[in-house]
Amino acid sequence: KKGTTVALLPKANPESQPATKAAIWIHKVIEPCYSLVMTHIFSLLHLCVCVCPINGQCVRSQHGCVVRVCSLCALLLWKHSQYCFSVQKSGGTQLKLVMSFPNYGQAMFKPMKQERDEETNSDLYYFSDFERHNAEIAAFHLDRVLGYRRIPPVVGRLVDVVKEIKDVTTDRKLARTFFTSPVGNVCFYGQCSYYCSTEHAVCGRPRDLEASLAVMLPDLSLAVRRSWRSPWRRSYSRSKLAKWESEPDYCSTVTKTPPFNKGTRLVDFIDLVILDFLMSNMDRHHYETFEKFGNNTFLVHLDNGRAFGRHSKDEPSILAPLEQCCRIRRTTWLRLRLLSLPQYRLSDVMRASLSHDPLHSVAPLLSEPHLAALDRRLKTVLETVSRCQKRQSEDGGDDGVLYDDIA
Ligand SMILES: Nc1ncnc2c1ncn2[C@@H]1O[C@H](COP(=O)(O)OP(=O)(O)OP(=O)(O)O)[C@@H](O)[C@H]1O
Ligand SMILES: [Mn+2]
Repeated sequence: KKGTTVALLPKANPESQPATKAAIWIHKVIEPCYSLVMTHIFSLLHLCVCVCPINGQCVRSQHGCVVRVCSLCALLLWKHSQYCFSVQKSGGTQLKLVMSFPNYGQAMFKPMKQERDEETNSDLYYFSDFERHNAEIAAFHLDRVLGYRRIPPVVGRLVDVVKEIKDVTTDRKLARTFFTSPVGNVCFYGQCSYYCSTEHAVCGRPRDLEASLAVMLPDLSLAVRRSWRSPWRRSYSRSKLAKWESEPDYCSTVTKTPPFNKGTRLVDFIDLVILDFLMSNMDRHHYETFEKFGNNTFLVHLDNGRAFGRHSKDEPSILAPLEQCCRIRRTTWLRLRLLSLPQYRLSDVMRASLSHDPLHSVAPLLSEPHLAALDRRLKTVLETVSRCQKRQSEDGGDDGVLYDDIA
């Protein structure tokens, strides 16, 4: 930086006295000041790209981002607004925003698109289903109740779409999609590949909009995540069957293939399958892990917006991995059995847990039929495990169903 500074300043003429004086002056006064100014400009630029992820904690980035610097950055960015600013989240198929808060926190925002008691049209394929804000919230609670804790915290909020989005967004494309509906509600639709049009706009009442806010994981530049394709991924086609739907011995092929041939990957995946079956999420095409921990690590259960779409119907195919592999963690199995007892009934525990969410005061996050479906599906999971155990004991084998993670 110093070199650049010198090059930018006029060269002094050593023969002329005034020029020498000027050179000295430049050398002693201007240059250090200039360098200082430049250094500050550089650090300002740096600090504005530094990442301050969660809990107001500034994480040191490769560029040497420190707390002091980040506070300054925050000050610059939020000086004009006591609220947060939001931009559209790139990637994914439906509208979602990333909101930034004055305490450096960031959250992924998904708006309410469906009433709680509305059931997804059964003629709609899972891949064109809406994402539901209450599904994101309920999934977080369910994941916790099951003892997994693999979904980043999600909370419900009533958001003022004008004050907290339109007025403070730095995303011009998003701002351009705001309009007032014929009955005076403020609506917007953003830009995305599904449901981002005037016909599918999300609207406040007149400005208040229910939404889910999920804590953003640290930026990928700080904590790289790997996305893995699910071996039991659906075909995402209206006519084609996936391999797992037609190959009878599909599980043994999977368990011979890395990373499913070692460690806890299979039982981790089965945990996720059970979560998905309970909330009827058919859209688990991928799952993620933190790269740093290699293959021997937990799974991050992101993207649960298409869960809790239908309560009157269960989807047995979601349980195919459990059915085909007959393997489950002992701790998961014990937890499921506990949650089937009358005093710890899953629906009751979930109702109690969800009542702590701020949106509960607007309406319960899951309607009663959805809570009842949880109990019914839990019974199916336990019956599936029992069937596996019965089959194995008839075959004369040891109990290979339970993966012992207690000893
Ligand atoms: N809490 C989070 N923190 C950081 N990144 C996240 C978080 N939740 C989701 N993501 C990332 O954001 C991307 C899009 O989010 P999400 O999967 O919810 O959108 P989507 O529209 O459902 O995607 P798709 O339609 O492809 O299923 C995902 O690739 C995921 O890696
Ligand atoms: Mn999705």
